[in-house]
Amino acid sequence: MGDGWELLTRIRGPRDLDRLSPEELDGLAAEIRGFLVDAVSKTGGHLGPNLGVVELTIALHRVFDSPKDRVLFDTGHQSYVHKLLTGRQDFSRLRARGGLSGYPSRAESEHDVIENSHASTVLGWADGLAKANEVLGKDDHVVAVIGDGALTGGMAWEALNNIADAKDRPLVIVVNDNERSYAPTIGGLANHLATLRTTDGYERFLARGKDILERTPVVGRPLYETLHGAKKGLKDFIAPQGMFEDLGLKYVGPIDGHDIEAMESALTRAKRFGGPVIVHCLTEKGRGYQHAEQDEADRFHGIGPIHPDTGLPVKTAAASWTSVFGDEMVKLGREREDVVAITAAMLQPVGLKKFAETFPERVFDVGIAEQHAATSAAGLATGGLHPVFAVYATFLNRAFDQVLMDVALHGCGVTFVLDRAGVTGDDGASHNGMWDMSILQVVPTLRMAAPRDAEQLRAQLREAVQVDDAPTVVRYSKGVVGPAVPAVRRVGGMDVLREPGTVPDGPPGMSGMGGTPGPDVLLVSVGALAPMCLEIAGLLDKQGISTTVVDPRWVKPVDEALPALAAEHRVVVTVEDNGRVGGVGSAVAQALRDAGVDLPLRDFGIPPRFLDHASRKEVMAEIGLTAPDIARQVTGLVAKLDGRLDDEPSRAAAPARD
Ligand SMILES: Cc1ncc(C[n+]2csc(CCOP(=O)(O)OP(=O)(O)O)c2C)c(N)n1
Ligand SMILES: CC(=O)[C@@H](O)[C@H](O)COP(=O)(O)O
Ligand SMILES: [Mg+2]
Repeated sequence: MGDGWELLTRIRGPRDLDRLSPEELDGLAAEIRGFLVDAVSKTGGHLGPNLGVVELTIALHRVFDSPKDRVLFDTGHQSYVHKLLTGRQDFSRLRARGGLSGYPSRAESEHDVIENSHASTVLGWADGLAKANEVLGKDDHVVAVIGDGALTGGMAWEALNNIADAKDRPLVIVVNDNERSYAPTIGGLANHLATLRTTDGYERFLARGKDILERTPVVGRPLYETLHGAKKGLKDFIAPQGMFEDLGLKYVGPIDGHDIEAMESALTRAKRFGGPVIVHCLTEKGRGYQHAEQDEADRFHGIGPIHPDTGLPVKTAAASWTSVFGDEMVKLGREREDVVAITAAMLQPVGLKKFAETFPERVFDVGIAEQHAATSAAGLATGGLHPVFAVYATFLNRAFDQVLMDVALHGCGVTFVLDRAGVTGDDGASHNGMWDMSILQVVPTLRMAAPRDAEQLRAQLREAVQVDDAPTVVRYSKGVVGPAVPAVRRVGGMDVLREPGTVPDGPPGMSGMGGTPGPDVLLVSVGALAPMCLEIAGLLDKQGISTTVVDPRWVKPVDEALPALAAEHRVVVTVEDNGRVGGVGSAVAQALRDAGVDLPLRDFGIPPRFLDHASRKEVMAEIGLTAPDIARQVTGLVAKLDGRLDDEPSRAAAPARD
């Protein structure tokens, strides 16, 4: 660890905090901020959220005794300070293979509990842990940190309903209120928190009143106890009735989340309360780093590597799938007045900023509420509009039932645009978009497209919004959009990208292997993997194996022309950036069976495993989704068919976790 972090290097675990004086604690907070800017500007990561929880996390670990007490974080992107205070201070490979995860990780530390980076789950975890403590008679504490954004998620309110019902079950909820998700948090809850924020006089009044009365002889203490006992009435008088107290939850706050002493005092009171209690703390996302503080978009919520002195990105981003979608949405919006857009608190990350600036009345930010987004889209469609819900693929998982039972069952024309589909890599297991083309396979009437390049994204988005009686899905990868991949010809709704080459020293169309007429392999290339599939075909050519590469464009339903095209070949291979289980390969195999086309088929995709964080390229290599790996497998298969090999080569080695 570099020098300059004299206090931080003394902290090897939470209990080392107990020995620091108030002045040293403030010094530690300053060192942590400097460390975060220095480290995260090199690696990229969630700089803004973590700059906002420095004092909060120090106070948490001074008041509670982790890991005996469970300190839980919602979403977990704001757990860097927690890691620094629990023995993990090498951030040189943050979010990189073999380095620290960007989220809590049980493999890293006994202080970490929730690895799932999907928002709004922490209160469910906390309720379960608190119930377990009660059943087992343990007096350990459970403290859950949830952001104001995550608090807009439905799961949080399902948990609060249960938590509020157990008046004697200790549980501390810290609401980290920085008034933002990425952008300012929306909705009635945000407005209510704002109301509470502006009544901080109550806490100051109480603190000052307690101080005066405790110094008043004889009558002072009893009077304070009476006033404190009448606190509810007092609070009503000073602060509007909080919905948390309406729910039956004790509310403490609002507290300055950057004042360690005030936070410790509030957390200590909450810890002693003996029932569910909310500590509402006010923080600033990006605090202490001016470029983050001045970032209107999202306070440096999630950044790539930057120049620390300017805050400017080290690399300028090339055209992304997201930007292609965003630009096309604006054009669509001009042509179709019925097209409206929905985001779940991620307007800019999903590319809807320009649409929102152009059509402010036709975009709806529902907060971190993907289930509500899907069902409200069914309402919008039924009301005569065509909603486009743009969301990261992994986050649609939680809205599966709404897609099935609200949108599809009612024949609603809703288009789901899934960004970050496929392996994303550095955000870890819960962020890979590897389940959408499996879970959505079972939704009757739903049509799903996977564009291979920018032109196909524009085309397939337009085809999708033409469908007004069923859900449509368009899914694409994270990051820079790939090169244009032209079609050679159209078969049904599919694009042939490459005709089988004439195999060296064999007659045209004759396979070099086994000498049977017709090309050897039909390679079904799904979405953005088209360049890799063309590379595979080139490698197979060198093995004397002739290959047709076809892009189905719409992967659900399987194109009616595919079985007949397959029947011209000896082997079918599918390649997708989605889970193998129940993916496109499975659907193609089923379509061939249904059409009576009995051919060997090998499906290549993501194995049903949780993939540890690493770069996308590293993860794809680990799971064997590379051109050389697949070409080797297919060569072995064809050789086996020709009797030149007893068995096919084994698939790639299993990555970290099953
Ligand atoms: C289900 C789900 N939807 C969207 C996201 C993307 N996301 C990550 S952090 C974040 C904002 C969280 O805001 P808040 O809870 O207030 O935490 P803060 O970043 O302000 O500390 C969002 C929308 C997610 N992680 N999970
Ligand atoms: C924590 C979270 O869910 C998001 O902030 C996530 O990190 C998004 O990552 P990208 O937008 O960089 O894909
Ligand atoms: Mg927030």
